[in-house]
Amino acid sequence: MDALIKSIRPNKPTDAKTPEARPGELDPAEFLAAAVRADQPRPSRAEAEAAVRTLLDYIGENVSREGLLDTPRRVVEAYDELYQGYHQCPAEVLNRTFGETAGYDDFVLIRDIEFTSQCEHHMMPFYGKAHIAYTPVERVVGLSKLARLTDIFARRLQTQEHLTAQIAAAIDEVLKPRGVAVLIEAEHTCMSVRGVAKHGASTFTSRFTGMFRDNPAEQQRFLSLVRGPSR
Ligand SMILES: Nc1nc2c(ncn2[C@@H]2O[C@H](COP(=O)(O)OP(=O)(O)OP(=O)(O)O)[C@@H](O)[C@H]2O)c(=O)[nH]1
Ligand SMILES: [Zn+2]
Repeated sequence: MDALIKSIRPNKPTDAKTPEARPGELDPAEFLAAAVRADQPRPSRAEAEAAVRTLLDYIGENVSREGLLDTPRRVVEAYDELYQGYHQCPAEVLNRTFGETAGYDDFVLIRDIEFTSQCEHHMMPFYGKAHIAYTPVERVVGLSKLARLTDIFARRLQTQEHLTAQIAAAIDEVLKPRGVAVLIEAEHTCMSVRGVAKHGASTFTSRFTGMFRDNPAEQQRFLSLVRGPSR
């Protein structure tokens, strides 16, 4: 685990995978560790605030007017919050498991995990719900940890596809369950408040591994529970 935590790097283009990565799969060293690069100096807070002032200048604002004096500080603090996932380790939240399951052998589904993430193309929010199921082998993980895992990945720059794949891959890699199913539905503000400006358009992404990938009936049961009568 230490080696994983040390091999820290943010999302990389798929053609830049380490040799250990299986073709077409995510590299565990990328998605199981915190993502801040320890080996690369980061700008200071003062430099980050100066960058915000530059952007305010760029849009034509008067950075010295009273209403904007504290804005660079607030923006950097907001960034600290929105991007805290770079400093958190996904593998750690899944490490605490419980063995007393009375032989439970069906999948566990958590539906409607709300999240907000930031798209990596425009740095604008996309938000929605994640639905996660996994079929445990002997040990189960605390339910809240799947929501925490979602937040860690969501609090980084993302595409929805990458977010979906990372959540599934982390559960698969750490818990080694019989299968994982992840469905995410989200609205992208870069598509609703700018650009093509289509309010209300939803994007759905899914990832199935193990029994969910191999058994269409299980996949269907997951999807019908997600779309169940209470929705
Ligand atoms: N596949 C995928 N695309 C995304 C996601 N978030 C934003 N995008 C899209 O990323 C694309 C970036 O396209 P570009 O043509 O490079 O950028 P752009 O000129 O700002 O595009 P427009 O949004 O069409 O104005 C846009 O089509 C966005 O809708 C995501 O999570 N997944
Ligand atoms: Zn975008």
